[in-house]
Amino acid sequence: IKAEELNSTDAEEVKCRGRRQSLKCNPDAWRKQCKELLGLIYEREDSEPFRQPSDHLSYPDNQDVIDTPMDFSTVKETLEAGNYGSPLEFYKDVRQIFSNSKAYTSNKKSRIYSMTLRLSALFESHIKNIISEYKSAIQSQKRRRPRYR
Ligand SMILES: COCCNC(=O)N1CCN(C(=O)c2ccc(C)o2)CC1
Repeated sequence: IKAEELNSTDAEEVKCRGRRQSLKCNPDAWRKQCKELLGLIYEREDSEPFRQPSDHLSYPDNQDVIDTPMDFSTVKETLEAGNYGSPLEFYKDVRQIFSNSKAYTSNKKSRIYSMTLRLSALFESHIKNIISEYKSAIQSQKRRRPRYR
C-alpha cells in the first residue's frame, strides 16, 4: 500500500507507531508534563499557602465556605500515585484550589487571593498545551470506528 493511499487517521497512526513515542504521540506524556508544571508552581513563593490543606483553626469559617478542600500536596500525591486518569482530572483539582481561595476571600484585594491569581495565570499558560497534546495523542491512537446505521 502506498502512503498516499492511507486516510488521515491511518496515516497519523502509522506515523505514531513508526516513530519512537515522541511527546506528540505518547498518550502518557502528560503525567511527566504535569509533574514538571507542579514543580514550577512549588518554586513560586505564591504557592506557599496552598501546599498544605488550609488549617481550619486559623481560618474557622473555611469549613462551611469550602465544600471541596484541595491543596497542592494532595494533587502531587494523587499524580504520583497514578490516580489521575487524564490531565483533565489534574486540571479540575488544581482549579479547585484557586476557586476555594476565591470563595473564601471576602475582598478581591486580599493578599492570599492575589497569590492565586498569579499562580493560576502561570498554571493556565502551561496546562493548555498539555491538554491539547494529550487530546491529539489519543485522537491518533483511536481507530476509526465503523459507523453502524
Ligand atoms: C501556610 O499555609 C497554611 C495552609 N493554608 C491556609 O491556611 N490558607 C490557604 C487557603 N486560604 C485562602 O485561600 C484564603 C483566601 C483569603 C484568605 C484570608 O485565606 C486560607 C488560608
